[in-house]
Amino acid sequence: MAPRAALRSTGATHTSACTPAGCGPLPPPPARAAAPAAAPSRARAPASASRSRGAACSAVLLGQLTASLAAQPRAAPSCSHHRPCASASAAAAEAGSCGASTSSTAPSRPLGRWAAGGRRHLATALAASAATSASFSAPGRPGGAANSDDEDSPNWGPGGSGSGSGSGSDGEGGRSASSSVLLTTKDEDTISSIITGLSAGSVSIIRLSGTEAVPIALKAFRPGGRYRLGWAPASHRVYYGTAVDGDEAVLDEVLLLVMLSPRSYTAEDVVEFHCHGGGVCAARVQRALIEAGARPAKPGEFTLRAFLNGRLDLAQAESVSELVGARTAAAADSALAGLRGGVGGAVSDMRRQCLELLAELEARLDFDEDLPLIDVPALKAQIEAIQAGIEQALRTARAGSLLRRGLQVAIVGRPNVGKSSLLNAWTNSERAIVTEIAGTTRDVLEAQLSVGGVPVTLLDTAGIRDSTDVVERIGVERSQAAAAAADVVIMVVDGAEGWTDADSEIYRSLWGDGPGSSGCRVRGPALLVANKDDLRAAGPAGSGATASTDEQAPLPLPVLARETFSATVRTSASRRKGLESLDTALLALAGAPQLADSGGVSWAVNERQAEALVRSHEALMRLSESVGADLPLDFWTIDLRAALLALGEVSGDEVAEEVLDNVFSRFCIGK
Ligand SMILES: Nc1nc2c(ncn2[C@@H]2O[C@H](COP(=O)(O)OP(=O)(O)OP(=O)(O)O)[C@@H](O)[C@H]2O)c(=O)[nH]1
Ligand SMILES: [Mg+2]
Repeated sequence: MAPRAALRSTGATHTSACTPAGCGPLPPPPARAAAPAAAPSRARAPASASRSRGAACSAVLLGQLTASLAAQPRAAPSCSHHRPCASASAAAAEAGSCGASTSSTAPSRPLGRWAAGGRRHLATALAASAATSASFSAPGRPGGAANSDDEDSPNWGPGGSGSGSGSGSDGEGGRSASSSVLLTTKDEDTISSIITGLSAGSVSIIRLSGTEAVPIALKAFRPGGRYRLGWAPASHRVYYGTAVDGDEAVLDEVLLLVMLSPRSYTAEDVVEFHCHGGGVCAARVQRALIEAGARPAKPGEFTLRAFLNGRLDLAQAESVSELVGARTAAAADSALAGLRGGVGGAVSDMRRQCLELLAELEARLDFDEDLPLIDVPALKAQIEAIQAGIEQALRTARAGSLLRRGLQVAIVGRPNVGKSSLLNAWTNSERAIVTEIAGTTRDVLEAQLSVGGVPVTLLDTAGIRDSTDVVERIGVERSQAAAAAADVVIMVVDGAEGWTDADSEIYRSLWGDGPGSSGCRVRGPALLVANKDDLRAAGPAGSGATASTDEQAPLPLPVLARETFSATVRTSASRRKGLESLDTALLALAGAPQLADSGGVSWAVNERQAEALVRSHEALMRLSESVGADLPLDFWTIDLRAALLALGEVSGDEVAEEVLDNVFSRFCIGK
């Protein structure tokens, strides 16, 4: 397998050629257009005039994107990278992505080989790059073979080097502290981590990855049954035995699973200890492995190695993190589609088209007389087709953001209108206390639910009113703060009584003279819920009138309120009526109406990917303008290379070290 990435200098525009069979280096560009620095100055008047149009178009795209993403500034509730997280569900994903199985018929092979090759070379390059703020590009560059000596020396016996000092100091000269998160690790390190978290469960798994994974594992594993001295584990088989420390004290009964390179998640030799759950056994075995020479893995380091070894592209690696952090089935489906190549596949198709165009243009730079003239209309059509693909990918950004981050929704209103009842009905739970006493809820109370696949955190709040009760007053302040911070505010009124003066008071305390006014504290959009709809047309007690079934009947509202609430939904929390309308209204308000119908999307780009896609769209826009203005071919290739570079950032074929640090440092330890 070709290594994923090799070194390039930040800002360089070398690209790699992607074919259906895989990615390889692009033939060196003709000298005339080899690098932007060698190209003519871009400060020509006609070009700059036309470029402003492109910038304007892209600004619209970017503006739409930013607006939709900015609507949800809340941090994703994925696990902190300082804490191990349970990732049992990710095992299936990993198996899917690496093709690992525990088949007892899997061929074993000499241990310690490096079919992936090039990782050591890469890390050396990484260390060398530290002072120059390097970035990566061009999978498959010749340095990938630098590891071939390993092929002939499967030195994995217990006398192995141990390698795990983990000092991480190599090549750090000149590197800032912030950029030393992951990539300054010593390449020879064999890393180890508990990958199932420390919470209660029947099984805890510890994973080792690296050239010394097997010898280190064998220092801490004693096979049971008929296996005796000189025993060596085969790849993709499971062995029963005991884990021991350096004094041969038994730490746990375990299963050992060996997955030799390249048929493993990281494409390195991987060994897993399956211990008893609960944390204590796993912690003791992990300590024994560290003493035997492993280094504790950093957040995301297993997946980083999978990426560097070409097992996953960067978009797939990000999907792994999203899958582990998914809070709804739709979010998991979306991440899974990304892991199975959704984003990366679409982008590599666009890159392939760009590369074909670039080859055409550069051939003409060198052999102009021998080749037919460029078919400009066909070229423009090709550019537009690539742009259309980018726009389509960008349209998934909003849904992706919703699925990943979810929505925080505050329910506010005066006491006794049924806020807590609504939360209970919507979440199908008895989470909140409900009584007929006004002022029952005193504090902000949270409950989770999935609305059309979007993870929603509902906040029930204390009824807002003037009170002399100190506790209630604090509760009211918290209600207002919750409304101010929420992504969406749902104001509940008594649908039988209609809008009252007390509701106007609450409105003024939250929205002032309306959204955007100086007194407005609410930043998100708002819905109005007219609850107790079952009582609406019942009329005065004893009148004999029956409840209206017209959920659409408008609720008379003051003008300001009409302008503030994007929809009014009639509900009866006690009868669990109107909740589907509430789902639909919330999703429409959040900007993902399609989620209400489909229950999810196949894959979606994240913010980082969307930003790179916008840049590549802008570059293609400039290319169209260069073509339209009949500028020299050199200009065209510069723009095309810029588009390629940005597309390469999505897949990780062209990516700065800082970006990798940023992406992988958000992972959990053990992932
Ligand atoms: N008929 C009818 N009664 C309802 C409905 N929803 C809530 N109630 C009743 O209204 C009363 C107040 O309900 P809560 O859910 O506690 O109201 P709240 O807005 O949370 O009140 P506070 O916590 O005091 O702010 C209870 O007696 C509920 O049973 C409804 O849809 N129809
Ligand atoms: Mg309540």
